[in-house]
Amino acid sequence: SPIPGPLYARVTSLILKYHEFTATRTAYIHSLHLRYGPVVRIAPNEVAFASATAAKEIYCSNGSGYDKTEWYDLFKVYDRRTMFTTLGKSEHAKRKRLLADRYANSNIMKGGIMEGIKERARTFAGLCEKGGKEGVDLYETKVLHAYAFDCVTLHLFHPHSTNSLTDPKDSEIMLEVTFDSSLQNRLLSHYSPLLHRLLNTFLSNILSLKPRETPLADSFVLDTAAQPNASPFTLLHRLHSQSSLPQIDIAAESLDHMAAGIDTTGDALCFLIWELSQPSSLSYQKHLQQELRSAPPDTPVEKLPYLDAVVMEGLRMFPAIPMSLPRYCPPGGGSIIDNYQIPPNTIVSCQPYSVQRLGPEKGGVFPEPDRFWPGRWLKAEGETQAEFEERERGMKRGFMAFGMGGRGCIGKHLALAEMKCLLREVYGRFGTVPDGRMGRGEMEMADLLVSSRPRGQRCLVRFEKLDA
Ligand code: HEM
Repeated sequence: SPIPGPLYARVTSLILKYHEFTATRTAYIHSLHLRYGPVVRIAPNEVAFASATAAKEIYCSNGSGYDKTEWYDLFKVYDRRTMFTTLGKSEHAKRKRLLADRYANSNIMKGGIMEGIKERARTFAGLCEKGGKEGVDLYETKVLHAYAFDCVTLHLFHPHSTNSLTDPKDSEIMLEVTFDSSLQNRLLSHYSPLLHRLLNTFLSNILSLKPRETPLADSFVLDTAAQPNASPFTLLHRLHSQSSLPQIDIAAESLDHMAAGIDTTGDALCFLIWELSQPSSLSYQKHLQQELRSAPPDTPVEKLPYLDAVVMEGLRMFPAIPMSLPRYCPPGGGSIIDNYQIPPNTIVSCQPYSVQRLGPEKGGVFPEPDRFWPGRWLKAEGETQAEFEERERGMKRGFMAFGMGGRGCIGKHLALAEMKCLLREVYGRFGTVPDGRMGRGEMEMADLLVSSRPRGQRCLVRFEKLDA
Protein backbone atom coordinates (compact mmCIF):
# COMPACT_ATOMS: atom_id res chain seq x y z
CA SER A 1 0.00 0.00 0.00
CA PRO A 2 1.20 3.57 -0.60
CA ILE A 3 3.20 5.18 2.15
CA PRO A 4 0.94 7.49 4.20
CA GLY A 5 1.51 11.23 4.05
CA PRO A 6 0.27 14.44 2.45
CA LEU A 7 -0.29 14.24 -1.31
CA TYR A 8 2.10 17.10 -2.08
CA ALA A 9 4.99 15.14 -0.48
CA ARG A 10 4.78 12.65 -3.39
CA VAL A 11 5.71 15.34 -5.88
CA THR A 12 7.72 18.02 -4.09
CA SER A 13 10.12 18.55 -1.21
CA LEU A 14 9.41 22.30 -1.17
CA ILE A 15 7.18 22.25 1.90
CA LEU A 16 9.76 20.26 3.83
CA LYS A 17 12.48 22.71 2.76
CA TYR A 18 10.31 25.64 3.79
CA HIS A 19 10.14 24.16 7.29
CA GLU A 20 13.89 23.57 7.31
CA PHE A 21 14.60 27.19 6.43
CA THR A 22 12.15 28.46 9.06
CA ALA A 23 13.60 26.18 11.79
CA THR A 24 10.36 24.23 12.18
CA ARG A 25 11.26 20.91 10.50
CA THR A 26 11.07 18.86 13.73
CA ALA A 27 7.66 20.25 14.72
CA TYR A 28 6.36 19.83 11.16
CA ILE A 29 7.41 16.18 10.90
CA HIS A 30 6.02 15.50 14.34
CA SER A 31 2.68 16.99 13.31
CA LEU A 32 2.66 14.62 10.30
CA HIS A 33 3.31 11.64 12.60
CA LEU A 34 0.44 12.71 14.84
CA ARG A 35 -1.79 12.86 11.78
CA TYR A 36 -0.60 9.89 9.68
CA GLY A 37 1.07 7.58 12.23
CA PRO A 38 4.61 6.29 12.63
CA VAL A 39 5.39 6.03 8.89
CA VAL A 40 5.11 9.21 6.77
CA ARG A 41 6.38 10.24 3.35
CA ILE A 42 7.82 13.73 3.83
CA ALA A 43 9.28 14.28 0.33
CA PRO A 44 9.29 12.28 -2.95
CA ASN A 45 12.47 10.46 -1.91
CA GLU A 46 12.25 10.73 1.87
CA VAL A 47 10.30 8.76 4.48
CA ALA A 48 10.18 9.46 8.23
CA PHE A 49 9.57 6.74 10.82
CA ALA A 50 8.76 7.02 14.53
CA SER A 51 8.66 3.46 15.86
CA ALA A 52 11.22 1.51 17.87
CA THR A 53 11.21 -1.25 15.24
CA ALA A 54 12.07 1.16 12.43
CA ALA A 55 14.79 2.81 14.53
CA LYS A 56 16.33 -0.62 15.16
CA GLU A 57 16.29 -1.48 11.45
CA ILE A 58 17.68 1.88 10.24
CA TYR A 59 20.32 2.49 12.92
CA CYS A 60 21.25 -0.95 14.24
CA SER A 61 21.01 -3.49 11.41
CA ASN A 62 24.43 -5.09 10.89
CA GLY A 63 25.78 -3.08 13.84
CA SER A 64 25.79 0.48 12.62
CA GLY A 65 22.71 0.51 10.42
CA TYR A 66 22.32 2.12 7.01
CA ASP A 67 24.90 4.51 5.56
CA LYS A 68 24.66 8.24 6.27
CA THR A 69 23.62 10.66 3.52
CA GLU A 70 25.61 13.63 2.15
CA TRP A 71 23.70 15.80 4.63
CA TYR A 72 26.60 15.10 6.96
CA ASP A 73 28.99 16.91 4.58
CA LEU A 74 27.69 20.07 6.22
CA PHE A 75 29.62 19.09 9.33
CA LYS A 76 33.03 18.51 7.78
CA VAL A 77 35.81 20.18 9.76
CA TYR A 78 38.81 21.83 8.05
CA ASP A 79 37.35 20.09 4.99
CA ARG A 80 38.21 16.71 6.56
CA ARG A 81 35.87 13.84 7.36
CA THR A 82 35.73 13.05 11.06
CA MET A 83 34.16 9.97 12.63
CA PHE A 84 30.80 11.77 12.71
CA THR A 85 30.96 12.72 9.02
CA THR A 86 32.20 9.44 7.55
CA LEU A 87 29.44 8.11 5.33
CA GLY A 88 30.20 4.40 4.87
CA LYS A 89 30.46 1.65 7.48
CA SER A 90 34.07 0.51 7.11
CA GLU A 91 35.53 4.02 7.10
CA HIS A 92 33.51 4.76 10.25
CA ALA A 93 34.46 1.53 12.04
CA LYS A 94 38.16 2.19 11.43
CA ARG A 95 38.02 5.64 12.99
CA LYS A 96 35.82 4.50 15.86
CA ARG A 97 38.26 1.75 16.83
CA LEU A 98 40.84 4.48 17.41
CA LEU A 99 38.71 6.54 19.75
CA ALA A 100 36.16 4.39 21.49
CA ASP A 101 38.10 3.41 24.59
CA ARG A 102 38.50 7.06 25.74
CA TYR A 103 34.71 7.28 25.92
CA ALA A 104 34.09 4.01 27.75
CA ASN A 105 32.31 4.50 31.06
CA SER A 106 35.30 3.03 32.89
CA ASN A 107 37.52 5.82 31.51
CA ILE A 108 34.99 8.57 32.27
CA MET A 109 34.55 7.38 35.85
CA LYS A 110 38.29 7.66 36.50
CA GLY A 111 39.44 10.20 39.10
CA GLY A 112 40.94 12.70 36.69
CA ILE A 113 37.74 13.21 34.74
CA MET A 114 35.11 12.84 37.47
CA GLU A 115 36.94 15.11 39.91
CA GLY A 116 37.33 17.73 37.18
CA ILE A 117 33.62 17.54 36.32
CA LYS A 118 32.60 17.86 39.98
CA GLU A 119 34.85 20.86 40.44
CA ARG A 120 33.24 22.57 37.44
CA ALA A 121 29.77 21.72 38.78
CA ARG A 122 30.67 23.44 42.08
CA THR A 123 31.85 26.51 40.17
CA PHE A 124 28.53 26.53 38.31
CA ALA A 125 26.56 26.32 41.58
CA GLY A 126 28.63 29.26 42.90
CA LEU A 127 27.41 31.33 39.92
CA CYS A 128 23.80 30.35 40.66
CA GLU A 129 24.26 31.50 44.23
CA LYS A 130 25.61 34.83 43.01
CA GLY A 131 22.54 35.22 40.76
CA GLY A 132 20.43 34.90 43.94
CA LYS A 133 16.81 36.02 43.84
CA GLU A 134 17.54 38.10 40.74
CA GLY A 135 17.96 34.83 38.85
CA VAL A 136 20.20 33.66 36.05
CA ASP A 137 19.52 33.55 32.32
CA LEU A 138 20.64 30.00 31.73
CA TYR A 139 20.53 30.28 27.95
CA GLU A 140 21.56 33.82 27.06
CA THR A 141 24.53 33.90 29.43
CA LYS A 142 25.53 30.43 28.19
CA VAL A 143 26.61 29.32 31.67
CA LEU A 144 25.46 25.77 31.03
CA HIS A 145 27.29 25.75 27.70
CA ALA A 146 30.39 27.09 29.46
CA TYR A 147 30.14 24.22 31.93
CA ALA A 148 29.79 21.68 29.10
CA PHE A 149 32.67 23.32 27.22
CA ASP A 150 34.99 23.16 30.24
CA CYS A 151 34.04 19.52 30.88
CA VAL A 152 34.53 18.40 27.27
CA THR A 153 37.89 20.17 26.91
CA LEU A 154 38.95 18.47 30.14
CA HIS A 155 38.22 15.11 28.54
CA LEU A 156 39.81 16.07 25.24
CA PHE A 157 42.87 18.08 26.25
CA HIS A 158 43.70 18.12 30.00
CA PRO A 159 45.90 19.89 31.22
CA HIS A 160 45.13 22.27 28.34
CA SER A 161 41.42 22.44 29.14
CA THR A 162 39.41 25.67 29.29
CA ASN A 163 37.94 27.55 32.18
CA SER A 164 35.20 29.50 30.45
CA LEU A 165 32.95 29.56 33.53
CA THR A 166 35.27 32.11 35.09
CA ASP A 167 37.83 33.21 32.47
CA PRO A 168 36.46 35.76 29.95
CA LYS A 169 39.08 34.82 27.33
CA ASP A 170 37.99 31.17 27.30
CA SER A 171 34.40 32.31 27.41
CA GLU A 172 34.92 34.14 24.11
CA ILE A 173 35.96 30.88 22.45
CA MET A 174 32.92 29.09 23.84
CA LEU A 175 30.55 31.85 22.71
CA GLU A 176 31.92 31.67 19.19
CA VAL A 177 31.05 27.97 18.94
CA THR A 178 27.65 28.16 20.61
CA PHE A 179 25.99 31.19 19.02
CA ASP A 180 25.11 29.69 15.69
CA SER A 181 22.95 31.73 13.36
CA SER A 182 24.14 30.08 10.18
CA LEU A 183 21.21 27.69 9.64
CA GLN A 184 19.83 29.27 6.43
CA ASN A 185 23.27 30.03 5.03
CA ARG A 186 24.42 26.44 5.50
CA LEU A 187 21.20 24.94 4.16
CA LEU A 188 21.52 26.99 0.99
CA SER A 189 25.14 25.92 0.56
CA HIS A 190 23.98 22.30 0.86
CA TYR A 191 21.01 22.44 -1.50
CA SER A 192 22.36 24.87 -4.07
CA PRO A 193 26.10 25.60 -3.94
CA LEU A 194 25.81 27.76 -7.09
CA LEU A 195 23.02 29.96 -5.74
CA HIS A 196 24.88 30.12 -2.45
CA ARG A 197 27.98 31.45 -4.21
CA LEU A 198 25.95 33.99 -6.20
CA LEU A 199 24.01 35.25 -3.18
CA ASN A 200 26.78 35.07 -0.63
CA THR A 201 27.36 38.80 -0.23
CA PHE A 202 23.65 39.55 -0.23
CA LEU A 203 22.99 36.88 2.39
CA SER A 204 25.80 38.00 4.66
CA ASN A 205 25.49 41.75 4.40
CA ILE A 206 21.84 42.44 3.71
CA LEU A 207 20.05 39.55 5.41
CA SER A 208 22.72 38.94 8.08
CA LEU A 209 22.60 35.21 7.29
CA LYS A 210 26.28 34.67 7.76
CA PRO A 211 28.32 31.53 7.19
CA ARG A 212 29.71 29.92 10.30
CA GLU A 213 33.10 31.35 11.26
CA THR A 214 34.96 30.29 14.38
CA PRO A 215 38.52 31.69 14.22
CA LEU A 216 39.18 31.66 18.00
CA ALA A 217 37.99 28.09 18.41
CA ASP A 218 39.93 27.01 15.32
CA SER A 219 43.19 28.41 16.59
CA PHE A 220 42.57 27.11 20.14
CA VAL A 221 42.08 23.58 18.81
CA LEU A 222 44.88 23.72 16.23
CA ASP A 223 47.35 24.91 18.90
CA THR A 224 46.14 22.57 21.63
CA ALA A 225 46.00 19.50 19.39
CA ALA A 226 49.71 19.97 18.70
CA GLN A 227 50.62 19.83 22.43
CA PRO A 228 52.59 16.67 23.21
CA ASN A 229 51.85 16.25 26.94
CA ALA A 230 48.10 15.61 27.28
CA SER A 231 47.02 13.45 30.27
CA PRO A 232 46.62 9.72 29.60
CA PHE A 233 42.83 9.79 30.05
CA THR A 234 42.34 12.36 27.26
CA LEU A 235 41.30 11.81 23.67
CA LEU A 236 44.31 13.80 22.53
CA HIS A 237 46.70 11.44 24.29
CA ARG A 238 45.05 8.52 22.54
CA LEU A 239 45.20 10.21 19.13
CA HIS A 240 48.88 11.02 19.54
CA SER A 241 49.94 7.68 20.94
CA GLN A 242 47.79 5.21 19.00
CA SER A 243 47.29 6.65 15.56
CA SER A 244 49.22 7.78 12.57
CA LEU A 245 46.59 10.38 11.74
CA PRO A 246 47.97 13.58 10.22
CA GLN A 247 47.95 16.52 12.62
CA ILE A 248 45.12 18.24 10.73
CA ASP A 249 42.88 15.18 11.20
CA ILE A 250 43.71 15.05 14.90
CA ALA A 251 42.67 18.68 15.17
CA ALA A 252 39.52 18.12 13.07
CA GLU A 253 38.44 15.13 15.15
CA SER A 254 39.07 17.06 18.38
CA LEU A 255 37.16 20.14 17.21
CA ASP A 256 34.25 17.96 16.14
CA HIS A 257 33.99 16.31 19.55
CA MET A 258 34.37 19.66 21.27
CA ALA A 259 31.49 21.12 19.26
CA ALA A 260 29.40 17.94 19.71
CA GLY A 261 29.77 18.18 23.48
CA ILE A 262 28.72 21.81 24.09
CA ASP A 263 25.26 22.63 22.73
CA THR A 264 23.99 19.10 23.30
CA THR A 265 24.75 18.85 27.02
CA GLY A 266 24.17 22.58 27.61
CA ASP A 267 20.74 22.59 25.94
CA ALA A 268 19.67 19.28 27.50
CA LEU A 269 20.39 20.75 30.95
CA CYS A 270 18.70 24.03 30.08
CA PHE A 271 15.42 22.42 28.99
CA LEU A 272 15.51 20.01 31.92
CA ILE A 273 16.11 22.67 34.61
CA TRP A 274 13.34 24.76 33.06
CA GLU A 275 10.94 21.83 33.19
CA LEU A 276 11.90 20.95 36.78
CA SER A 277 11.28 24.58 37.77
CA GLN A 278 7.64 24.54 36.63
CA PRO A 279 4.93 24.40 39.34
CA SER A 280 3.70 21.14 37.75
CA SER A 281 7.12 19.58 38.50
CA LEU A 282 7.44 20.78 42.08
CA SER A 283 6.88 17.31 43.58
CA TYR A 284 9.59 15.86 41.28
CA GLN A 285 11.99 18.61 42.26
CA LYS A 286 11.34 17.94 45.94
CA HIS A 287 11.80 14.20 45.46
CA LEU A 288 15.13 14.86 43.75
CA GLN A 289 16.32 17.23 46.49
CA GLN A 290 15.39 14.67 49.11
CA GLU A 291 17.39 11.92 47.40
CA LEU A 292 20.41 14.16 46.89
CA ARG A 293 20.43 15.61 50.38
CA SER A 294 19.92 12.31 52.19
CA ALA A 295 22.56 10.32 50.26
CA PRO A 296 26.06 10.17 51.82
CA PRO A 297 28.26 12.76 50.04
CA ASP A 298 30.55 10.10 48.56
CA THR A 299 27.68 8.27 46.81
CA PRO A 300 28.66 7.92 43.12
CA VAL A 301 26.24 9.78 40.81
CA GLU A 302 25.29 6.61 38.99
CA LYS A 303 23.96 5.17 42.28
CA LEU A 304 21.19 7.78 42.65
CA PRO A 305 18.06 6.24 41.05
CA TYR A 306 15.80 9.28 41.13
CA LEU A 307 18.51 11.47 39.63
CA ASP A 308 18.88 8.90 36.86
CA ALA A 309 15.10 8.90 36.27
CA VAL A 310 15.03 12.71 36.08
CA VAL A 311 17.86 12.78 33.53
CA MET A 312 16.30 10.05 31.38
CA GLU A 313 12.94 11.80 31.42
CA GLY A 314 14.55 15.13 30.54
CA LEU A 315 16.37 13.58 27.59
CA ARG A 316 13.21 11.77 26.51
CA MET A 317 11.09 14.91 26.43
CA PHE A 318 13.78 17.30 25.23
CA PRO A 319 16.35 15.34 23.24
CA ALA A 320 19.18 17.78 22.49
CA ILE A 321 19.37 16.38 18.96
CA PRO A 322 15.66 16.10 18.22
CA MET A 323 15.94 16.11 14.44
CA SER A 324 15.99 13.43 11.74
CA LEU A 325 19.22 11.45 11.46
CA PRO A 326 19.13 10.71 7.71
CA ARG A 327 20.32 7.44 6.18
CA TYR A 328 20.11 5.82 2.74
CA CYS A 329 17.98 2.75 2.30
CA PRO A 330 20.60 0.22 1.07
CA PRO A 331 21.08 -0.37 -2.67
CA GLY A 332 19.92 -3.70 -4.06
CA GLY A 333 16.36 -4.66 -3.28
CA GLY A 334 15.68 -1.88 -0.76
CA SER A 335 14.16 -2.75 2.62
CA ILE A 336 10.95 -3.59 4.33
CA ILE A 337 10.54 -1.22 7.27
CA ASP A 338 7.44 -1.42 9.46
CA ASN A 339 5.76 -3.50 6.73
CA TYR A 340 6.38 -0.93 3.98
CA GLN A 341 8.56 -1.78 0.99
CA ILE A 342 11.07 1.07 0.73
CA PRO A 343 12.99 1.42 -2.56
CA PRO A 344 16.82 1.49 -2.53
CA ASN A 345 18.47 4.89 -1.98
CA THR A 346 15.35 6.41 -0.43
CA ILE A 347 16.34 8.71 2.45
CA VAL A 348 14.94 7.18 5.62
CA SER A 349 15.18 8.54 9.14
CA CYS A 350 13.73 8.71 12.62
CA GLN A 351 13.73 11.91 14.60
CA PRO A 352 14.44 11.24 18.29
CA TYR A 353 11.78 13.81 19.22
CA SER A 354 9.00 11.84 17.54
CA VAL A 355 10.18 8.37 18.57
CA GLN A 356 10.06 9.60 22.16
CA ARG A 357 6.91 11.72 21.91
CA LEU A 358 4.45 9.51 20.04
CA GLY A 359 2.00 7.65 22.28
CA PRO A 360 1.16 3.93 21.90
CA GLU A 361 -2.25 4.83 20.43
CA LYS A 362 -0.37 6.42 17.49
CA GLY A 363 2.06 3.51 17.11
CA GLY A 364 4.71 4.98 19.43
CA VAL A 365 6.33 3.77 22.64
CA PHE A 366 5.69 6.05 25.62
CA PRO A 367 2.25 6.39 27.27
CA GLU A 368 1.29 10.02 27.99
CA PRO A 369 4.29 11.13 25.96
CA ASP A 370 3.89 14.87 26.60
CA ARG A 371 3.83 14.46 30.37
CA PHE A 372 7.11 15.05 32.20
CA TRP A 373 7.05 12.19 34.65
CA PRO A 374 10.39 10.81 35.94
CA GLY A 375 8.55 8.04 37.81
CA ARG A 376 7.96 6.16 34.55
CA TRP A 377 11.64 5.09 34.73
CA LEU A 378 11.18 3.52 38.20
CA LYS A 379 9.41 0.42 39.43
CA ALA A 380 5.78 1.33 40.17
CA GLU A 381 3.91 0.32 43.30
CA GLY A 382 2.34 -3.09 42.78
CA GLU A 383 4.59 -3.86 39.79
CA THR A 384 6.75 -6.95 40.08
CA GLN A 385 10.48 -6.71 39.31
CA ALA A 386 9.96 -8.84 36.19
CA GLU A 387 7.11 -6.61 34.97
CA PHE A 388 9.20 -3.50 35.57
CA GLU A 389 12.19 -4.92 33.70
CA GLU A 390 9.97 -5.84 30.76
CA ARG A 391 8.48 -2.32 30.70
CA GLU A 392 11.93 -0.74 31.07
CA ARG A 393 13.29 -2.79 28.15
CA GLY A 394 10.41 -1.48 26.02
CA MET A 395 11.18 2.13 26.99
CA LYS A 396 14.88 1.72 26.29
CA ARG A 397 14.09 0.32 22.83
CA GLY A 398 12.28 3.58 22.15
CA PHE A 399 14.86 5.86 23.79
CA MET A 400 16.76 7.60 21.05
CA ALA A 401 18.20 10.77 22.60
CA PHE A 402 21.73 9.46 22.00
CA GLY A 403 20.88 7.92 18.64
CA MET A 404 21.14 4.14 18.31
CA GLY A 405 23.51 1.41 17.22
CA GLY A 406 27.16 1.68 16.22
CA ARG A 407 26.78 5.32 15.11
CA GLY A 408 25.02 6.41 18.28
CA CYS A 409 26.59 9.00 20.56
CA ILE A 410 30.10 8.10 21.62
CA GLY A 411 30.02 10.87 24.26
CA LYS A 412 26.97 9.44 26.06
CA HIS A 413 28.72 8.45 29.31
CA LEU A 414 30.54 11.75 29.50
CA ALA A 415 27.31 13.68 28.90
CA LEU A 416 25.41 11.70 31.54
CA ALA A 417 28.19 12.20 34.10
CA GLU A 418 28.19 15.96 33.40
CA MET A 419 24.42 16.25 33.64
CA LYS A 420 24.20 14.26 36.85
CA CYS A 421 27.07 16.06 38.60
CA LEU A 422 25.58 19.45 37.76
CA LEU A 423 22.04 18.57 38.83
CA ARG A 424 23.36 17.06 42.03
CA GLU A 425 25.23 20.25 42.87
CA VAL A 426 22.25 22.48 41.96
CA TYR A 427 19.36 20.58 43.55
CA GLY A 428 21.44 19.57 46.58
CA ARG A 429 21.69 23.30 47.37
CA PHE A 430 18.83 25.14 45.67
CA GLY A 431 15.23 25.07 44.64
CA THR A 432 14.52 26.57 41.20
CA VAL A 433 11.53 28.57 39.99
CA PRO A 434 10.79 30.11 36.59
CA ASP A 435 11.15 33.86 36.35
CA GLY A 436 7.82 35.59 35.67
CA ARG A 437 9.35 37.63 32.85
CA MET A 438 9.49 34.55 30.59
CA GLY A 439 6.74 34.59 27.96
CA ARG A 440 4.68 31.73 26.53
CA GLY A 441 6.46 29.80 23.82
CA GLU A 442 9.93 31.12 24.64
CA MET A 443 11.05 27.64 25.72
CA GLU A 444 9.64 25.85 22.66
CA MET A 445 12.34 23.91 20.85
CA ALA A 446 13.58 25.70 17.69
CA ASP A 447 15.71 23.79 15.18
CA LEU A 448 19.30 24.46 14.38
CA LEU A 449 21.03 22.07 11.95
CA VAL A 450 20.49 18.93 14.01
CA SER A 451 20.25 20.32 17.52
CA SER A 452 17.72 22.80 18.91
CA ARG A 453 17.53 25.78 21.23
CA PRO A 454 14.85 27.72 23.09
CA ARG A 455 12.92 29.78 20.55
CA GLY A 456 13.14 32.91 22.71
CA GLN A 457 16.88 32.34 23.21
CA ARG A 458 16.62 32.96 26.93
CA CYS A 459 15.77 30.89 29.99
CA LEU A 460 15.32 32.94 33.17
CA VAL A 461 15.39 30.85 36.33
CA ARG A 462 15.63 31.88 39.98
CA PHE A 463 17.70 29.87 42.44
CA GLU A 464 16.46 29.73 46.05
CA LYS A 465 18.94 28.49 48.60
CA LEU A 466 17.71 25.51 50.61
CA ASP A 467 18.14 25.41 54.40
CA ALA A 468 21.44 23.87 55.44
C1 HEM B 1 23.13 15.28 26.18
C2 HEM B 1 24.19 15.30 25.42
C3 HEM B 1 24.30 14.63 24.07
C4 HEM B 1 23.31 14.18 23.22
C5 HEM B 1 21.80 14.24 23.43
C6 HEM B 1 23.96 13.62 22.06
C7 HEM B 1 23.30 13.03 20.98
C8 HEM B 1 23.92 12.43 19.91
C9 HEM B 1 23.24 11.78 18.82
C10 HEM B 1 21.72 11.67 18.66
C11 HEM B 1 24.19 11.30 17.96
C12 HEM B 1 23.93 10.55 16.64
C13 HEM B 1 23.95 11.55 15.52
C14 HEM B 1 23.67 10.98 14.15
O1 HEM B 1 23.40 9.80 13.97
O2 HEM B 1 23.70 11.79 13.24
C15 HEM B 1 25.47 11.65 18.49
C16 HEM B 1 26.68 11.34 17.90
C17 HEM B 1 27.90 11.76 18.38
N1 HEM B 1 28.12 12.42 19.57
FE1 HEM B 1 26.74 13.01 20.94
N2 HEM B 1 25.31 13.76 22.21
C18 HEM B 1 25.56 14.35 23.43
C19 HEM B 1 26.79 14.65 23.97
C20 HEM B 1 27.99 14.38 23.38
C21 HEM B 1 29.30 14.65 23.95
C22 HEM B 1 29.54 15.21 25.36
C23 HEM B 1 30.22 14.29 23.00
C24 HEM B 1 31.74 14.32 23.02
C25 HEM B 1 32.50 14.75 23.86
C26 HEM B 1 29.51 13.77 21.85
C27 HEM B 1 30.12 13.31 20.70
C28 HEM B 1 29.46 12.68 19.66
C29 HEM B 1 30.14 12.15 18.48
C30 HEM B 1 31.64 12.22 18.21
C31 HEM B 1 29.16 11.56 17.69
C32 HEM B 1 29.37 10.83 16.37
C33 HEM B 1 29.41 9.34 16.64
C34 HEM B 1 29.63 8.50 15.40
O3 HEM B 1 29.40 8.97 14.28
O4 HEM B 1 30.02 7.34 15.57
N3 HEM B 1 28.18 13.85 22.11
N4 HEM B 1 25.29 12.34 19.69
